[in-house]
Amino acid sequence: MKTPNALNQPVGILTGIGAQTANRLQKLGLCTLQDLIFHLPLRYEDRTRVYPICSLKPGMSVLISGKVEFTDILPRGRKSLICRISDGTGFISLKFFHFSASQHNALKPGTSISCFAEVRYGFAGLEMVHPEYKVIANPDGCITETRLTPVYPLTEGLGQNIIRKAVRQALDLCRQDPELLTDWIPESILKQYHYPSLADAIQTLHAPDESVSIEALQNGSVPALKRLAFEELLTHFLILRTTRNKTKAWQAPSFSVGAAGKTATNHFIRSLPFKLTGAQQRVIAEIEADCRLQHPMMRLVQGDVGSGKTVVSAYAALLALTAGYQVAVMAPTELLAEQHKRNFSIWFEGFQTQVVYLTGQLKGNARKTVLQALEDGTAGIIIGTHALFQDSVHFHRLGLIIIDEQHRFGVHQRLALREKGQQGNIRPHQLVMTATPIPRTLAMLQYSDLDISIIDELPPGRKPIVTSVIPAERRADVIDRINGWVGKNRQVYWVCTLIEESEVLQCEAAEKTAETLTEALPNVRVALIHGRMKSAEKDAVMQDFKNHRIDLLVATTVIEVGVDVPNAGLMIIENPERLGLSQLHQLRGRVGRGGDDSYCLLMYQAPLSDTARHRLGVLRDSNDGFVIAEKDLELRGPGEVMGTRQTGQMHFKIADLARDADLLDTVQQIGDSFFTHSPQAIQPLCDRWLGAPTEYSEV
Ligand SMILES: Nc1ncnc2c1ncn2[C@@H]1O[C@H](COP(=O)(O)OP(=O)(O)OP(=O)(O)O)[C@@H](O)[C@H]1O
Repeated sequence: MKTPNALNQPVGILTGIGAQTANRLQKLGLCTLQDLIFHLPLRYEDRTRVYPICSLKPGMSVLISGKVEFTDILPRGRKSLICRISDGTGFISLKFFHFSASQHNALKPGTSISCFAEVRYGFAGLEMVHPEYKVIANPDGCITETRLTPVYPLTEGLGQNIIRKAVRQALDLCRQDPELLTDWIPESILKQYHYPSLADAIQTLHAPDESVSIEALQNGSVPALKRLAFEELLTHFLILRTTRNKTKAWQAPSFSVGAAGKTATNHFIRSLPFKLTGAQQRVIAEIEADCRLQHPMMRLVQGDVGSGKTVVSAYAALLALTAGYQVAVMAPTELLAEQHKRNFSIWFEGFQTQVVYLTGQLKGNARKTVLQALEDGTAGIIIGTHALFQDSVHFHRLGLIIIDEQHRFGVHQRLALREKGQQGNIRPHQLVMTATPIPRTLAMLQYSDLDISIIDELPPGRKPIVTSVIPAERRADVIDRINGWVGKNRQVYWVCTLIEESEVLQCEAAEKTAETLTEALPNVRVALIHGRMKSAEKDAVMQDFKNHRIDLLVATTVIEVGVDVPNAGLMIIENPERLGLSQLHQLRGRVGRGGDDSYCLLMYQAPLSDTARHRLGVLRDSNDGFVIAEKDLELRGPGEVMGTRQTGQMHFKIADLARDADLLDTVQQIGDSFFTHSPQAIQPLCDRWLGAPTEYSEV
């Protein structure tokens, strides 16, 4: 069986794995011996010692041994076999809901048994329900294990013993031939970080010896686990960096601004109703420098809410247009796409180009016209949602792709998009805009294929949003406050976040709230916007709100990203305790967009847990998206920071970004040096962690 690729052999070659078991293993993604080796235990059971019954507490999973004192069948309700055992220090009941006559016989008084199960509180004190048990010669004859017992993730029809046996065989193979598990992490690094070798790490995690505590294994602090998480994160970093490096070898149109272009960009800047901030100018210069080169720009612009990213992206679009290329602007929601369409149409009014709009909703002739204008080049800018991905969309000369709110699209879509608009060897530039500040360490991993620009300055005159945390019992006061606010000619958002998981229920809740608010506020013009409305309806409502024909807009979280109405200065968010901090910060960023005072009321449903109170306090005390994102990472983990609804997020086999965030700095440092010192390791690492061949390796 020994070949250099022995670990790539199918699991079916192992003793005890027939076709049916192999199929079941496949359901868990376990096709080869290598898959088995990297299929780590979910948790561990301690059968290495026998616990005295007097030391047991509910929740412990332990091994005990003792003598049966009595056995009985309880006839009440569902029949159950109850058996009380004692070890001289105390007693505990064993409960079986399904049992056979022979089982009843075997557990007769005086019999010595050992059993393993979780301890819980029952009707008559501590009990074990359906424990694993063995009849033994005497209470001292209980055989303990020498190592902690691994418990693996399973699927239907697959028992722990089968998988344990299969893993053991694969491990034996590795022990016999240590070269099978090539360690791609250089020894100097293992030494520096006190990491075990790959083979040792794998052995420790499947079969921990007595030097490893069950606690360290469960909380992930054991060096063996850290080492594997490190290798996995490093691989993701390397693959994205490889993609970036490859991009640098591709060709892209150069948008060098000639004399005519300079006139156009000057005209664009002069016609804006404001002066660009220093940060905007700096980022624009970075984009301009990228686009002058002849390989594709891959740049991420991160900026806090309201920092003015849209105009920066419009400037980039102008560079493409003046060089004779088309621009695609992709937004995550129709609402945002519509808003961009309005802004771009205004900004590019005098520029002799057509700005068109494409979403999934656009059908029939209207759609045909848009597609035609794109194909023949009459349309210079197309704005839309995912619909821009479709095969039916053909560009005349696509030179730049702008993606707004990147995290909603995910890494895979980002890579796929790079193929779009490819003409021969020439590929378009890509500019990615995100308003979700991501802690530096996470950004480095998630976006290591991109160069990053940060707009770290708000337009002048912005005042911090005053945020208060108040209980829902003060609803009447809040409604009063709306009256006063509207009396001052300002506008208000009321955001219903009640049922995040269900869009239908969320919309219903918003409808109800709109009804009650309309009744309670007869002099206020109330309107409703939610995700299930038709695009034209939403557009009309947003236009009315923007033009101040509506005073109070009741909304679901659909307004979370991008919506820009500077006169709206008061926002009420219902049930803020249900959302992540970064999402709340995004929502709150809909106010405070002009120079006037603005307020956000976080109206929670009491009682509030300590953590929830702490989280809302963070939001009350800070207006800085980067600070909030760091806290969110600390308190809720990276999924929340980057948005739970994101698609195509990085999935890890072993690493956990919250638990292993401390590794990320090292991953970046070492990752960068890998390209010079260990380039031969990159492909095998990708094969190991991402499966071979990877989609990345072909990019
Ligand atoms: N330099 C500036 N001076 C004054 N106002 C500006 C400036 N830049 C942009 N604005 C205005 O600030 C508001 C916010 O800009 P924009 O919508 O581009 O922000 P954003 O960064 O995309 O925010 P969000 O991520 O919250 O959507 C807009 O009304 C825009 O016209």
